[in-house]
Amino acid sequence: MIAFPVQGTDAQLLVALDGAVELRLAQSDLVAVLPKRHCRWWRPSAPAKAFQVDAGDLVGATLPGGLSLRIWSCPLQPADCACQKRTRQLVCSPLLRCASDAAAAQAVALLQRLGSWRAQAEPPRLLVIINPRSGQGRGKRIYERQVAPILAAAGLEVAVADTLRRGHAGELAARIDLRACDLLVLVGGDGTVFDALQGLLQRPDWADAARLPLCQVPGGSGNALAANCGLWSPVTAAHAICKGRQRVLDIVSVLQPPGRRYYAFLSIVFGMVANLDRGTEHLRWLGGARFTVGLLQQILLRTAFEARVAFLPPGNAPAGAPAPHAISGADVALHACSGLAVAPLVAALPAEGPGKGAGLGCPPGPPTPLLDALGPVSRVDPLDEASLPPKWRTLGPEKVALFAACNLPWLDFKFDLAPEADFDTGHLDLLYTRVVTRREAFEFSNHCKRATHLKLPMCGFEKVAALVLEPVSKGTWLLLDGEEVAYERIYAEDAPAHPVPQRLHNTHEALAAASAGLKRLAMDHDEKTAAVALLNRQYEGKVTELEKLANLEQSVEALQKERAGLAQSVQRQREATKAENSAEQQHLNELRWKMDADLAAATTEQATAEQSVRDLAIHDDASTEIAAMQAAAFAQIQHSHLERLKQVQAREEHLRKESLMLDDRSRLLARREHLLAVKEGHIPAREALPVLGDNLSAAWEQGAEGTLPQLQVTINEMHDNPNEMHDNPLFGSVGSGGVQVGQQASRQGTPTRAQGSTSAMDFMGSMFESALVVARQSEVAELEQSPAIYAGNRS
Ligand SMILES: Nc1ncnc2c1ncn2[C@@H]1O[C@H](COP(=O)(O)OP(=O)(O)OP(=O)(O)O)[C@@H](O)[C@H]1O
Repeated sequence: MIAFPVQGTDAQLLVALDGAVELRLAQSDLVAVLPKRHCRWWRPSAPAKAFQVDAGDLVGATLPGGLSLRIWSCPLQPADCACQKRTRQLVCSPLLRCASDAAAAQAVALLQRLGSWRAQAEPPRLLVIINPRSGQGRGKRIYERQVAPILAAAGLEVAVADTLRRGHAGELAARIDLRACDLLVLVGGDGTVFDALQGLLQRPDWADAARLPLCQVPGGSGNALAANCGLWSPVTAAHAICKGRQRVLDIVSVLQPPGRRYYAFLSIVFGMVANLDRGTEHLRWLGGARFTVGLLQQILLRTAFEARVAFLPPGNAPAGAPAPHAISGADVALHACSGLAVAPLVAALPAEGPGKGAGLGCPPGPPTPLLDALGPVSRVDPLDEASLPPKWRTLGPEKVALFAACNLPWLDFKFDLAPEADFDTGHLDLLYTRVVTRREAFEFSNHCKRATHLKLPMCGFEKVAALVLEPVSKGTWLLLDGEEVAYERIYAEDAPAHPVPQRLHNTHEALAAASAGLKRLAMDHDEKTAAVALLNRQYEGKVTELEKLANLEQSVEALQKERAGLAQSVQRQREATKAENSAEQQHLNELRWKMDADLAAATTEQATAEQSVRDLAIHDDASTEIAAMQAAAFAQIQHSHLERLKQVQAREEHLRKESLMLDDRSRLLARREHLLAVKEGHIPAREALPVLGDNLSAAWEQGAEGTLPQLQVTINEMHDNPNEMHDNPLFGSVGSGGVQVGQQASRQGTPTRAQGSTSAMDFMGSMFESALVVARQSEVAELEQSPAIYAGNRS
């Protein structure tokens, strides 16, 4: 990609080698990108408003004011149906604001170069001839409104001339400076083209003039050349002019001896077709519709016309005649697919020697070898094959309704009369019909719309390289390209076209070639750069390898040393391992021997154990008897043990009882000792009271009435210390005992001190004394009854 920085701004234009263009217009909010296939620009602030233009539609750019740039394109209009002829419409972009004048100029130049056929540095120069009388007289307005803006946007250099009279276009063409004109544009009908063609090919330098490309902008009634080029509208034609695509076109040399010579690009018609064209001149205001009216008129009239016709089929050209130029596949594809970007190139045979045709007494011009072969005019009779050279044929005196020898298929935008004709076939398509009924005529007309009329039986069809036509009937015209010529015999020969001249090569092809060259250069450069880079890499790789080799050598030495050390180490290890192995082997042998001995011992032991097992099995019955005996002994022992246990338990019971008896005796002994202590006065009366209290009841129960007086003594002593009596908590029980003693004494009439006492205390004291006495006596009696025990305790 080549970048063209724009001065003073950050805008830049980028042109890719393959024709892609990226246009960045900085400082504005617009960016335009033109890749190879299409041009696109948008506003980042409003991305929804995006525009896109196909590179094939782009025609150029203009600077309407200041730094504002406008891009022009001619996109194809969508077709409502497949049969609709698609035209182009002029579309311009929004204003794109450039950062500077330089950026604007550069952008415009870039876009114009991309959009038009401006392969060369200098802009193409155009001569535009406008016929103001063509069609409905709108040629001038068509050019100014629809064509001029596009040519201006494409940056083409244009010179404009209007025709002033009939044949004026030819006069202008005859004066064209071929070195100052790159393209002849004819705004008008086929008559204008015919006029210009005559002017070009009647020039002395007709050979150079024949190489001047021309383009018809449809401004007339029929516009057959534009129709055959697919230029269905003035804008479409203007777009084709900008793109500059060309095709070569056969030119028919038409001789009318003596002295007249014409050049036709379209057709030679006679009869019905001539009448519907020429006979509707008064309907010119209808435009192309006048031909429809004329056709209806001719069908209704059913006029028959007589003519004498001789022709030479193609392929029978004499030796030495140039072969027809073959149609290239690209051209066919272009014509068939787009059909909209074709501008014809008028080419003729090269100017070798003086122009032929002189033999027929006509002005010099492109050679006509087939006609020259006819010989003197006086000898030729179109109805007499004998007067004609070999291979010439005649059509006979048959009357025909339609007669047309067509060099191109379309006679106007609607009438495809010769569907098999083409630009550079080197022959004419001759069609003729016998006189038909009106119904057949309508049928023929309908078939013509579908281009299937050639199959109709009424239609005769021949391909002719040369033709002699001698009109016989009156009431019709002889027309060349719709222009009337003298109603006389004509000699016509299709002059095969030559390839496109080198100086007028197609711009796109030139661009493509240049791009391809640049690409090749870039590729070469890239390849060389890649090769250098590869060499550098290889060199670096070699250096690296050398360094690696050096390192490897050092490594090898170190490795060898290490290897030697390792070998010694391995040897030592091997010897050590060998010694270890022998020791280990010795150890293993010992182990094995030991294991063998152990095994033998284990075997012996096992045999012994087996023998023991066998012995044990033998003594098993004796063991059972022993166990029974042991069980019996155990039962006996258990029985004796139980007996012993019973004895022990009885002894324990006896001992427990003895212990209880000892406890009782101890208690009795303690009580006796206490009583003795009390009696002997070692213990105060009040400390003896608890014991006395316990004994009072027992004494009373024994009924020892004799002790009452002694008890009375004690109570009297206690009476002397009444405070102690009242403080003693056992006084109550003593008292109750005393009460019972007193009550019993009272009942028995025993005189007690209590009888004389008036207080209860006195009475109870008396009772207590009595009880104490009784208890003492009881004790004494007890002592006397068990002298052994007391004696034992005392001892
Ligand atoms: N200024 C003019 N005044 C009168 N006639 C002119 C003038 N310029 C050209 N002519 C003639 O006008 C005739 C008609 O022109 P042209 O053929 O271009 O238009 P057309 O007949 O409407 O279209 P078509 O031939 O395609 O049907 C031509 O014969 C031409 O010579």
